[in-house]
This record gives sequence, C-alpha cells and structure tokens, in this order.
Amino acid sequence: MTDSVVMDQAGEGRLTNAPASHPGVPSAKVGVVVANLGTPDATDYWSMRRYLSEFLSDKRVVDYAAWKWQPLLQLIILTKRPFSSGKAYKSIWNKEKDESPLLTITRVQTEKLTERLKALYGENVEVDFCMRYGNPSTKSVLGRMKEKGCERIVFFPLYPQYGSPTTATANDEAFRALMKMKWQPAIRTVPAYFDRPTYIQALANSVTDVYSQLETRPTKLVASYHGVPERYLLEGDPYHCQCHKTTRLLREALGFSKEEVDTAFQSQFGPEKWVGPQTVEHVATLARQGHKHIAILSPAFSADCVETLEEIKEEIYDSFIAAGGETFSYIPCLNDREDHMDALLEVINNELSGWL
Ligand SMILES: C=CC1=C(C)c2cc3[nH]c(cc4nc(cc5[nH]c(cc1n2)c(C)c5CCC(=O)O)C(CCC(=O)O)=C4C)c(C)c3C=C
Ligand SMILES: [Fe+2]
Ligand SMILES: [Fe+2]
Repeated sequence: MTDSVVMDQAGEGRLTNAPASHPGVPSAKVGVVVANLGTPDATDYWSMRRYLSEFLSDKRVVDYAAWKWQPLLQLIILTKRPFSSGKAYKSIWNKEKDESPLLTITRVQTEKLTERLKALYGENVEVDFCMRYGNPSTKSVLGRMKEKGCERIVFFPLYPQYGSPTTATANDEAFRALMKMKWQPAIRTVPAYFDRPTYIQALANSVTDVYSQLETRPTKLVASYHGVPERYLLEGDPYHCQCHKTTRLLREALGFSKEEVDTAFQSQFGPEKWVGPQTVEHVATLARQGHKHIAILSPAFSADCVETLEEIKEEIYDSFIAAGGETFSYIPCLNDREDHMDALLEVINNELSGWL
C-alpha cells in the first residue's frame, strides 16, 4: 500500500495526515542569518594556524594558483604568521568570554536584531549569526535554521561595502552549505549598504560623538578601510570605489570640507601592489605635514576586531606618534550602537519584503 500524505488547508507545507514513517515538517518560518568574517578559537599557535590556513586558502581572499600558493603558505607563511597574529589577537582577546571581540560583538548585534525582529514578526522569524571561517560555521547555522523550519532565509554578510574577499566568499559558503540539502531553503543575499542614509548617518553620529568630547578639534579625519590587491579592483571588484563613495557620503553628512577627510587602506599582505595610500604611512606623512591632531575611523568593519583594536590603535597609532603626532582619536566601529542596529534592521526589512 502506498503511504498517502495530506497537506494542510492553508497550504503551508504542514503535514496533517502523514504516515509515521514520514520525516517531520515544522511550520514554515523565515530565517535571518548575519554573517561575519570569522575568528580563531584561541590564540595559541595551532588554533591560529588552523584559522589562518582556512582563511588564506580561500581563493576569494588569495587567488593565486594552488600549486604555487599552497607550498608558500603551508611551509613558510604558516610557520611564522600564527605567532605574530596570535600575539595581536592575544592583546585584544575578550578574557571574560575567552573569545575574540569580533565574536562577542557579532553575538550582541544578533541579540539586538533578534529582539527587534521578534517584536515585529513574532515566532515567524528565526535569527542567528555565523562566521565564514571558524565557528559557528555557516554550514552548521544554516542547517539549524532548516531544522527550525526556515524555508526562506535572508543571508546578510555584515560588510557595508561589497568585497569579493568578504561578501562574495560569505555567499559562496552559504550556497555550498545548501548544496548538501535535499530540501533547500529559498535564499536572498543582502547587497552592500554603504550608501544607505541611515548607515551613513550612524557613521556621522559616531564621529560627532567623539569630536564632542575632544578639547582640540582634529585637523584631519582619516577613514581607514581594509585594503585589497589593486588587481582585484582592475578585475571588477567594486570595493575600492564603494570605500571612496562611503567617505564622500560621510563627509557630506558631517558637513566637513574635502581637505578635512582622507581615505586610506590598511593591512597590506604579501608582495603584490595593494590599493593605497597605506594608513600606517599616511598618518606618519600627516604628522610630518603638521597635522598634530587627527581622528581615525574604520567604516569597512561593522564590528571592532583585531584590525581596528590592534592594528589601528597600536601599530598605526605608534607610526603617527613616532612621526611627531600628538593626539590620535580612534572612533570605534558602529558595533551595537542603537543607530547602527536601526540601520541594519532597515536593510533586513527591505530584503524581507513579500516574505513576512
Ligand atoms: C591576504 C589577503 C586579505 C584580503 C584580500 C583581505 C580583505 C579583507 N578583509 C576584511 C575584513 C577583515 N579581515 C580581518 C583579518 C584578516 N584579514 C587578512 C587577510 C586579508 N583580508 C588576515 C590574514 C587577517 C587575520 C589577521 C592577521 O593575521 O592579520 C578581520 C578581523 C577578524 C577578527 O577576528 O578580528 C576583518 C573583519 C575586509 C573588509 C577585506 C576587504 C574587502
Ligand atoms: Fe582581512
Ligand atoms: Fe591586519
């Protein structure tokens, strides 16, 4: 005898008369998954090596042919870099939670978004976060969403500017996870949001909050973005252009002159030419030119991380002071600021259109 399956009247996919052998089908929900870059599980050599190996083996990050890149990576870079990066992570580690600040902040952002989304949509929505490298993995989180009945998922890489080494690889990983599912959810990936007025206003507010506390107004505001090889831009990645546009929109929102705001790029890696100017050199040049008081912010990062808390606040700061600079005001990332949460909620709501 053939088992018969009866769908409910509402046509929502619930089985009202399913045979005992039939897999359970929870009621249909919509999932919102926030994705960030990732983080090592700990700062020791092997945890760092595992993390950096996964990260730097990603073709979206370093796109050299594997036969050329892997021997260099595994035999040379990964014998040294886990020590220097481990030291950097150790200096900023959240000791209370025993995790990196990026993980702590992403969790808090997700909690705040969950509160807002549940207030709007109740039990019809599930919210969680995942990482591209390390844990919680994209695969595990999307799997959990499916188990909770999410038939539609808004997948949100938390990068204001689109970048192939960030946004595209996060999306690739989400689709790789779906490749293994017998019943895939429908998925919407969230586009870049650097030009949304609410995001720009949140950035501008973060600048004015810091400026209002300062005794001497900085003569230069530096917007420092994570760099990429110049070749990526020439091959069609819009990241560099979106960074410049972010600075312009921020400057206009603040009402600052062109001379008062610069764009620079940090974290150069390897021998290839990267987009510039390099922040670490640029701040030294500014100090030598007589800009003794500067402020710096990082609009490419939605959360403070090793690149801001260690590289900017330690390495780039040292470079400015060594060149004769006097005050260096770091403007924190938007993190879990209320205006940032409002901006992210607006982006999510836009993508949920027609689904909830
Ligand atoms: C080697 C090439 C790299 C490219 C290209 C790259 C682009 C890129 N990265 C971010 C955001 C983040 N990167 C972070 C850390 C980090 N990035 C690289 C390398 C490249 N990034 C490395 C090796 C590391 C690890 C730290 C180190 O060893 O220096 C982070 C911080 C993660 C954390 O846990 O704190 C972020 C965020 C963007 C936006 C970007 C360009 C589009
Ligand atoms: Fe990076
Ligand atoms: Fe860095």
